[in-house]
Amino acid sequence: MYGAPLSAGAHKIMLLGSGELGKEVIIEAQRLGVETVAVDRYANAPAMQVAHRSYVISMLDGEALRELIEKEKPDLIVPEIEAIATQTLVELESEGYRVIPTATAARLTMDREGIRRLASETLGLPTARYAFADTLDELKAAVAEIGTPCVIKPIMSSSGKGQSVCRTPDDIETSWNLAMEGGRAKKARVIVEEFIRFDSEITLLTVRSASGTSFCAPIGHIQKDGDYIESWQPHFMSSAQLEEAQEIAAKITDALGGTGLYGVELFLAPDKVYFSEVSPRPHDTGMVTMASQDLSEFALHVRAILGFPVPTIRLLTPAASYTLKADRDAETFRIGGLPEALALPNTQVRVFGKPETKPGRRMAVALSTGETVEEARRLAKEAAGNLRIEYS
Ligand SMILES: Nc1ncnc2c1ncn2[C@@H]1O[C@H](COP(=O)(O)OP(=O)(O)OP(=O)(O)O)[C@@H](O)[C@H]1O
Ligand SMILES: NCC(=O)N[C@@H]1O[C@H](COP(=O)([O-])[O-])[C@@H](O)[C@H]1O
Ligand SMILES: [Mg+2]
Repeated sequence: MYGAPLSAGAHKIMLLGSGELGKEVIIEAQRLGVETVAVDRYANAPAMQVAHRSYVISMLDGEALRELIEKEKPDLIVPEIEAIATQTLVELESEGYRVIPTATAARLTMDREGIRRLASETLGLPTARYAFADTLDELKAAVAEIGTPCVIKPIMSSSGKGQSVCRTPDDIETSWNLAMEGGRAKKARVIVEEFIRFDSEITLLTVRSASGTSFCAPIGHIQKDGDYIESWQPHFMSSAQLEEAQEIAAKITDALGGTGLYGVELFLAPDKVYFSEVSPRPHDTGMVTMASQDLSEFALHVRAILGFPVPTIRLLTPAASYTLKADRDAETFRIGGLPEALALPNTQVRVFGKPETKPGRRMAVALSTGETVEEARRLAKEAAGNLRIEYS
């Protein structure tokens, strides 16, 4: 039982990270009468525009984070990005605060090393071969060990930032420099991964709730430069492959524990299913569920973290999402083409409301349904193609 938002008895969540995914989480939380506080490193972030209150702080600054949490005393702390002072969350959890899904899950998934070692070394899940490096010389040795082509990523980054494919030893220095520029933390550590020649890749949304563990239908997606462009649901898989994928997702989410929705990223190769990484929160490729399912990934996350049951998840129709990205830095711009995009059948658009554009920054997404996945993909792509950013 919750009191009214903004009253003394309100149930309060604090979102750490306030992008497009958090905006939908806040909307779903408000639908259940929850008070919402949004936090990010810049003002007017998407989720801040719909939350009851917001704060701008560096979430990598443990002291600032603690001060804010002690001031607001949220019932639930809900990480929305990786780049957070997770050690502070671990301490706050031991003092009685609740972190979603758990502070340890946030800490392990914050850096690629924590989650990769858990998946591969502790749980024995199949992953690409990997090595870590702290300096250019160590990177040269790591690439020699893994072989080329390989993928080099800062251990703390997301949406492909600082990631590159190293095709020959001549690329190593360029990859190192890209990783140093693109990483979110000050740590100069990178992971080198064997390049997996997969047939397709999926996100398996996995919900841990009062009803136990449930899976959404697999979401297929296409990534460019390490960031997602297009996703669709359902993705066709053989029943043996789906079983393997669900087994991996159950193992990793059981190990991470807590309640909430996880996005388990998997590569589907002819011989096996590889674990790639996992988000302990809604996933960008899962935005398609706003069109495809009765309960979107955001509604599922909110239900689960509030301790409510998730008895069923229904896939209502094939659907697809296609992103609109900016190509330059700008503070004044307009997003146009909505009349054309929305003239298409079975199509919706989400404009995130980010205050600035940056090269590659995701600004909006088109969502379409269809009789088939192919039809939905065609419509979503056409709708996103109609959207445009006019810079001035
Ligand atoms: N070892 C690999 N072999 C082949 N492709 C890879 C490999 N690692 C990553 N990729 C490709 O790059 C994409 C992004 O990689 P990854 O998910 O590790 O980055 P990310 O920055 O965490 O992205 P996000 O935060 O959007 O999930 C993958 O979805 C896949 O398409
Ligand atoms: N792949 C992770 C992902 O999609 N995260 C989403 O992007 C936002 C950051 O966007 P920005 O970099 O444009 O500020 C995050 O806040 C989250 O909503
Ligand atoms: Mg990923």
